[in-house]
Amino acid sequence: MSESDPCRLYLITPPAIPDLPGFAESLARALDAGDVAALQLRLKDVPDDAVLRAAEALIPVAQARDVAVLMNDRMDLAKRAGCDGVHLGQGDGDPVAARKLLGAEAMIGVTCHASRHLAMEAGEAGADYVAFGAFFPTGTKDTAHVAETELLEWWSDMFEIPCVAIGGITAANCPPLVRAGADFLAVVGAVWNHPEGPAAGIRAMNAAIASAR
Ligand SMILES: Cc1ncc(COP(=O)(O)OP(=O)(O)O)c(N)n1
Ligand SMILES: Cc1nc(C(=O)O)sc1CCOP(=O)(O)O
Ligand SMILES: [Mg+2]
Repeated sequence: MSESDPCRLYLITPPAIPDLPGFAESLARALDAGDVAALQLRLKDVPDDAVLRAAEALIPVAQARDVAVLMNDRMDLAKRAGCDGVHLGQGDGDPVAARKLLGAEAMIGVTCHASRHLAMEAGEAGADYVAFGAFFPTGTKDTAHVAETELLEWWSDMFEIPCVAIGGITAANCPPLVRAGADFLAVVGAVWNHPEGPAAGIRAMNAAIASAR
């Protein structure tokens, strides 16, 4: 991920994957439908062995298509599963410890809500990207913070570390985020809940990103 690249899509899995083989197939079709920079494995309230089984099935699908795979929350599982990196929330551990565990090449992202302070702190701790949100209401997660597009403008004017926008992002509402300087748009519902299926969701998001530039 590099700051000078155009805005790209960052796909996050649904919080539960009841049919892993079916989901792996659906993921493959979605990734074949258009550009995706990274995939985050974000399974919630699931035992570690189920997360590792999901990683084992999904990492080859993503990596075969040059899509980096990040584990949500857990640097230890990122290491055990052979992920390309980890996404850390504010309660998920220290980016410095993640770097030590996962190595210099690992991609480490940090949730910064709508806080300039948290983002600067994450940058100083060696984060490869900072994530701001939620930009819009979302049914995927209960969110306690609201981020504004000015935050993306400020961050991208001030710093070279890429920034990710997250929270309720769709093809319809994403153009201002792209124009404000988001390097990545992280989405769950816009893809997995798209009425015509995930591949159509990827196509719609990429078309909206391209037309916003
Ligand atoms: C790219 C990206 N940004 C933010 C989050 C949210 O992380 P966190 O605050 O730890 O919340 P959970 O995802 O763990 O519910 C994210 N996962 N990815
Ligand atoms: C996982 C997550 N984190 C958020 C934050 O604001 O930090 S919002 C969010 C949910 C993203 O899903 P959707 O694209 O369906 O809104
Ligand atoms: Mg987390």
